[in-house]
Amino acid sequence: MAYNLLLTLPVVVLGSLVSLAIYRLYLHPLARFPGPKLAALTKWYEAYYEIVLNGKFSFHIEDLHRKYGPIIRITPDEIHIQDPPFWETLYVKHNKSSKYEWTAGRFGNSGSVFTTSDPTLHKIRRIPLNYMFSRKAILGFESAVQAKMDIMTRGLKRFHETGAVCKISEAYSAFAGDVVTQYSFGFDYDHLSLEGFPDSFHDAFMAVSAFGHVALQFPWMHSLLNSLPDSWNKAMNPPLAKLLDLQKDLRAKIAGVNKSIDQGEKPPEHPTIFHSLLQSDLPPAEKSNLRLAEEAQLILGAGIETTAWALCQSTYHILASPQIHSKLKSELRAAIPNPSAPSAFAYANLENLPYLRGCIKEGIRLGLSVSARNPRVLTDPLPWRDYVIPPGTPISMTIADVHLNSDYFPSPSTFNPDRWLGDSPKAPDGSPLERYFVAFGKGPRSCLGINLAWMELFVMLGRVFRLFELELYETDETDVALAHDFFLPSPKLDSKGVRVRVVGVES
Ligand code: HEM
Repeated sequence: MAYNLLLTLPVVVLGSLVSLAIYRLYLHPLARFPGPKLAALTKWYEAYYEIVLNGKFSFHIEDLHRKYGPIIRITPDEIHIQDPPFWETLYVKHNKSSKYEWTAGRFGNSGSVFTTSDPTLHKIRRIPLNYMFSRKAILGFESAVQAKMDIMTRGLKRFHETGAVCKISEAYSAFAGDVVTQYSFGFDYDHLSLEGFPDSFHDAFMAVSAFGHVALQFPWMHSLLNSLPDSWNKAMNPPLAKLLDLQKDLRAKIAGVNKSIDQGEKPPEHPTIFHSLLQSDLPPAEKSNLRLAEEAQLILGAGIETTAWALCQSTYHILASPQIHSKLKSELRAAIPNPSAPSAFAYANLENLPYLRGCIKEGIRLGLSVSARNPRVLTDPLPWRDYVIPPGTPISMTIADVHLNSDYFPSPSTFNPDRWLGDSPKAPDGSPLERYFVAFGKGPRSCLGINLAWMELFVMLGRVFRLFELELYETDETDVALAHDFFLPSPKLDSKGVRVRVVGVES
């Protein structure tokens, strides 16, 4: 009996694998879509590029498009399209699409708005956050952002006095982290005040981001890690220590807000996201401590490195081009003749400066914001040229394919703020260039924090480039060029960040 089983089992397993292979290659609804056979056969194809080669599948997808054309099957059940004008169709016109459920476990916070697959549930979860991140609400927070900028200014002045090298990329992460934690939770870790900008959430979020490739292929990973004592996780992955401490602080904050609401206390003038969520019409299950903590972690993860990376891009490219640097300086000096005047660096003064805006947009464009593809699943068939993509298929596009396409952004790798000048800059196809600026996504799932991000970018770059003379220090293009797609873009792994010397302070 046991002997029979031993013989039968391998035959059954082999038979199932062969049947699955035949199904995926010849009978699957995506069988006629172009692409490599190995990608159609197994998800291990993707896993090899992401896990073994460390975040290289996006690069490989580009190679596949060059070989097979603009529509390809990249996994047994996913289609990837390279066609910038189609961005609006996929993300805006089909605005009731779902997110690909499989991607929800990437960061271990599947209850957040970003990872919610179902569009109805997403809407329910997002409504209570929308007002808090509206332009009006963000403008009301400007004084707190400016107070952080005062700290940044003092820090850079100290670098000028000492002549030491400043890792400004770390300062940007500290700034973005302090701002978004203060705004969302009513406290922050004041990383920016630490002498020499030594610390931020940068390493922690990049570690979570890189780990996402493993978690996608092995969805039980996060549950396993969560079941281990914190001390083990800290020992296995030291950058995560900060996140574990943050989670503890967030749980305490949620408990405190819950208690204050139960006791009928008046909410603070600036509510936290926990006040917004707990006092909303969300059903009780949506207000659980776990879901609130997952939402909180998402907001930090989404708000820190995206903003810091865009700041790094602009800073590097401005400093690498004497012509752009001097044009920006001239605009800032003309607009702010007296930088010591009260409100000299008010957001309202900075956000209408066209050249500064161009520098910021080019930084965001070249930074690619999210380097991973962004899949959607439709309930109806989706026509694309001669193809009809069956309902239920995850269909993805990638920001890099739009931002780095020379048909829409001529000389796409060049940092060229001039391309954004004029009343309504146009792409070569005659459409507004804005149509192809997809850094914040488009449609109902687009970036919640866009208003906060704009404010941070303008007040940081406006003040830094008006007040300080900076020079790059042992930093080149490879420190800001995409080398690994960890969902968040990463430069080469041995990059020391964007470093500068503060060679002058203007008044
Ligand atoms: C330059 C800075 C930023 C860039 C380029 C950026 C970009 C993006 C992108 C591409 C998405 C995904 C859109 C999609 O799935 O279609 C997104 C979503 C999101 N972003 Fe941002 N972001 C930035 C800053 C921020 C900030 C400061 C916050 C802070 C609150 C934030 C919070 C979020 C949230 C919560 C989502 C998920 C929205 C949802 O799924 O409903 N982002 N962002």
